[in-house]
Amino acid sequence: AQRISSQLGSQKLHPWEIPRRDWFPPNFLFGAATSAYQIEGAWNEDGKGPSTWDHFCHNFPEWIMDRSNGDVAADSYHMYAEDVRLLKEMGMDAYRFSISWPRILPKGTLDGGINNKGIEYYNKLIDLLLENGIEPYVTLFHWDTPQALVDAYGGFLDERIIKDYTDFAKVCFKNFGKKVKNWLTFNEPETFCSVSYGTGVLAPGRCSPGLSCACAVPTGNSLTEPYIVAHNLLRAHAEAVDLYNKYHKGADGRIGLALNVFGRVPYTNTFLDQQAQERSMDNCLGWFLEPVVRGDYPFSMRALARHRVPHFKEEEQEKLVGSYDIIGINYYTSTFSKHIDISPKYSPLLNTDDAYAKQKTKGPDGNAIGPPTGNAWINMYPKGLHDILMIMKNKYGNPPIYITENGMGDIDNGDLPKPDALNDHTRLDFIQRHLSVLKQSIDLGADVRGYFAWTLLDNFEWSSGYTERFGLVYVDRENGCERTMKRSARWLQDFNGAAKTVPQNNKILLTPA
Ligand SMILES: OC[C@@H]1[C@@H](O)[C@H](O)[C@@H](O)c2nnnn21
Repeated sequence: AQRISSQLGSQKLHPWEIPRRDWFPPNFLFGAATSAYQIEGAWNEDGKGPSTWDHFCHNFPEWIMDRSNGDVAADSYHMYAEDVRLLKEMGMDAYRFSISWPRILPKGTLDGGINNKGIEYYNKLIDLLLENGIEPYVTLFHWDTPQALVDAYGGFLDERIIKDYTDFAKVCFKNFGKKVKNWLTFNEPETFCSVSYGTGVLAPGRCSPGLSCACAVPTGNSLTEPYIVAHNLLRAHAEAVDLYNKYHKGADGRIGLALNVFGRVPYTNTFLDQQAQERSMDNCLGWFLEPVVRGDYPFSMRALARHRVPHFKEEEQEKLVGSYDIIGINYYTSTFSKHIDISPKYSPLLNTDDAYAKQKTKGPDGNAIGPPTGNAWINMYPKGLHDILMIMKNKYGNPPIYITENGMGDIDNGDLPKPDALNDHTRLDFIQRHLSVLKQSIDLGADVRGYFAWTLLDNFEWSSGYTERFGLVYVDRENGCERTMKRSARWLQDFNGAAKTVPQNNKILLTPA
């Protein structure tokens, strides 16, 4: 793969390469994203029930890098007004956040009772956003399943979750649907299925017994449970969208889901690695996008995982097809995909192994696909975003897209001085290069309508705890979660404050340094 040197990130962009607000249409949305468990804290306050993440962190602290948890997180449950003020100060048009299911339904079910304090919290947040001219984009599920449903019937492993999720969605649509016009049913279903039930790194932390990587709850099955959970999740998505479209959408409501997409590049330009790249895209993006576009899983997935991939009923397929007005794309990085032959010598252990492709950060020349950025799995490769957007345009009908996450994490094992953290030049370079590629992709016809940086605030980074800072805003958890805008936030403030004249259709290309 041709990697132009300027993507190596070592070169800061030339002045004429730095994105300007007028590269994008006046109505293009710039925002920041967060999720409930990662920022709210108040884990058991005002009637909130425990989520699987409360349970996971409290019972398996050894599976979190710094043995931390989201009990306090960034304390946004109490400091949300500060968060809105910061969004306003940055000139953000929109804010993507998620609703904690067990804060609304502490027992997970409708007949378990609605927690009105939870409803009150989100109404206060939404009202304050709207008062400040900031559009709420709400994710219904960002991985924090009510623990009560896991205790009762295994959560997403059981199809009873479909009704309970749809009931939760109904409560949210009824209470917030007149003010919230943009909904995402699920955040990153692929990550949730593969990493919570495959490798078991995320709550509830299930995997097959005896896996070399091990996990907190080795009583699962990394080859079958991810597909079972995916099937229940997709049917829950379809039911919630059907409900929304029938009773809550009105004239201007929109709903969709946010998909994590790794860019995939053939390891070598041989046909075997090109096929490996396509199988890898099916295994990650196609797994959830094809069901909502055409009503079934990718052919390659069925061909390779066969009996482990469940079948939809016809009436389920009818609800699934076209069950989105918008698609969220969460893009961070790409890998090289290297072919693996089907042979007695190789047997998949994880659902992701069903792609028969090895995902590699380094190419055959030994060079990484892009420069490291800080945390382990993000090498900067902006071209991967372009490639994905062209696939969305040319293969999946060019749906309205929002980049619902894009960003990188600074490592902080308690040894990152605050001034260094505030001078987040790597994040600034990362964001600028991805905005530049976004501009190129839009000029080539991709229907992208907004960009949300991940993330507004330094927060609880799942199994990495607080050892990775992804925020535009620094959070000092040793000092009352005091918020301080970093360099990247200041740049976005200037960027957003600039004139929004009609964009020129010029090609802004990253010239090799
Ligand atoms: O790891 C950084 C972020 C997480 O903090 C988000 O919760 C998750 O949606 C995600 N997907 N890819 N990268 N991310």
